[in-house]
Amino acid sequence: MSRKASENVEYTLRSLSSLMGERRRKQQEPDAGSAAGERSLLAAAESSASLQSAGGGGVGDLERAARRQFQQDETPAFVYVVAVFSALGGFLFGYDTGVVSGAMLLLKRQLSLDALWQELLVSSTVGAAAVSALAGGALNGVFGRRAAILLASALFTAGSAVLAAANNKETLLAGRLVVGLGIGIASMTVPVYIAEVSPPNLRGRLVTINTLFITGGQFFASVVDGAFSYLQKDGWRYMLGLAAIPAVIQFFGFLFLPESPRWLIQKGQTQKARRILSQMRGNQTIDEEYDSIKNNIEEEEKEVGSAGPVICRMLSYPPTRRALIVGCGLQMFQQLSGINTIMYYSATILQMSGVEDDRLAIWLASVTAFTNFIFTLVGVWLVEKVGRRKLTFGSLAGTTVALLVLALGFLLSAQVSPRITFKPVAPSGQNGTCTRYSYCNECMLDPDCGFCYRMNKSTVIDSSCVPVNTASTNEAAWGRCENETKFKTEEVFWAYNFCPTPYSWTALLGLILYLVFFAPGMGPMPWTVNSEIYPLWGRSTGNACSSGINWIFNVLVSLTFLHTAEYLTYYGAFFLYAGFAGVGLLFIYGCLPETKGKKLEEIESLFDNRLCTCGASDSDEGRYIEYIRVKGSNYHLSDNDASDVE
Ligand SMILES: O[C@H]1[C@H](O)[C@@H](O)[C@H](O)[C@@H](O)[C@H]1O
Repeated sequence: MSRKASENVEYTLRSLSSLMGERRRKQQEPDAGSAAGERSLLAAAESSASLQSAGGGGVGDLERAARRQFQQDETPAFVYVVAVFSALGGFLFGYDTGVVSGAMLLLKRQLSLDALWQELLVSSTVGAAAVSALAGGALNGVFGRRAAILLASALFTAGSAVLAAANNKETLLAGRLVVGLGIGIASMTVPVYIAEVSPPNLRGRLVTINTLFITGGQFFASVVDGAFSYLQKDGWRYMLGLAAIPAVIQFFGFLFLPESPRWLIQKGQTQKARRILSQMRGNQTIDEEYDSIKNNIEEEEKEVGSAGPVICRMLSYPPTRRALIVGCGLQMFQQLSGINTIMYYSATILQMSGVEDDRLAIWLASVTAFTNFIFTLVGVWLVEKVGRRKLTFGSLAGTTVALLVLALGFLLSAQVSPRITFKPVAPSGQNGTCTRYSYCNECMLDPDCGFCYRMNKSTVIDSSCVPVNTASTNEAAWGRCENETKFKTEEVFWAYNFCPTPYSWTALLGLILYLVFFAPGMGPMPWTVNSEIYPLWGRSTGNACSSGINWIFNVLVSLTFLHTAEYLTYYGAFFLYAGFAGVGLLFIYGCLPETKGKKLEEIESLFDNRLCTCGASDSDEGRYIEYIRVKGSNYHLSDNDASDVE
């Protein structure tokens, strides 16, 4: 093809993309009809016709070629570097929330922690994360994304150092609070930052990488917990202190990484923003993206104004109010479907499935964390293929089924729960409540008691319910199961938190199904979608609110699980989560729009209509649209791009 001819084709491809973009814009703004729009329509129509008459293969071929060309535009490695460095914040989020369960096993012995202090050390971090996620909105808006990430990594480093060096429970609490503040800021800033620097066709994938790092951090934490559990004295110092390494790497990395160009434009630092944007886009022209961000900010300011607190403006402007409902709803349903109960209690679920050894259960819990991680990777792969909406819906549908399987597994186990046949008399001065229970499942639900039994072939015999040893849940406080080392010779078995049952495999099946379905969609999509759905002026505040909701529900669900199980039993608790997940399905079906492939600046219009119309199919789904600018309507003196049409 001659140079002239190839230029012609290129021009036509751009025009065709413009035609598609214009058609869609027209659908959204029926009476817009600006001069610029008319001109580009004419250009597109003429050149499309000329290409067809020159023997082109029709609009379908052109569309495919346009898409190929768009995809060939190289994304510079720099964007990936920036995404990975930011996602270290996700890794630390996962590591610090995951590592504490293993550390607590050692800590409670070394520092003789009672239940209240154990609960304080675990939930203080999540509580602090909720507070700092909410406050992170203002921080992000005023000082920028980069400063917020730097602050989060400094907090992670300081908190980990305090934890590693702690000599009493009060210092430990202070360290856990500082780490929690870091987690909250990182959890709301990192997805926003990655979304703002990514090109639209990769945005979903790159933001989802952050959740991959969260689950990667949780997996790594479970391995570290397993490895250091053998170091009875001070093993917890390594577990808690190791987080300082990635935190320091992130801090120094971010000293050299740039601010989000979108935030810079908002703050009027346009030259710097252009420079960073072109660094991020490599061989692609940035004028159009730059203009669309800038115009968007100006239009929004005219439409919404800039007076009053952002949250009030967001709530009183219908599109952002709807986006906020969708974003917060997604985060709430993520936690209400019980992911963290599954993560924290996976060892118990595995024990129910017949794994009796404590250490083995800890290692198997890292298999659970690994499954969560690997299937999040499937999500990274699927997000740009099937889109956010289908992925989230499919994932939650599967999660609901898995929760029902889990609930049925626990129900069947409860129905065949072994009867207590032997009631030993408590030694004087010892707690006698446990010996009053008649069935294993009543005994199992009382955190102070455990089930001691013998086996005759596959039948449970000589079973009793006795108090657990407060220093080690591996043995009873008194009686036949008092000494772990004598279990074999005395032919007794000890079950804490579970009952021996022939239906335990259903719980294992439920657990695997749960992670396989939850991890690719419901795990990452609430974070990904939230990073996309708010306009620039409300992005930090929107993400602060939705992340805050995530943390609040995280703490509510995980703190109440044991009580819920006590009142409703295990199967009741899982039926309850399945119910929440079912309501979540209706919510996603009715309210979650598809944001795949759209520019951040285009997404707001998806919330122009009432919420329940979001699910309506979008004709542009799966297409990449590139707009052209028409000189004369929004031409800037600084612009000098050969792609302009005059
Ligand atoms: O997206 C993440 C992920 O799914 C984690 O595994 C979970 O522990 C977090 O709570 C959640 O926000």
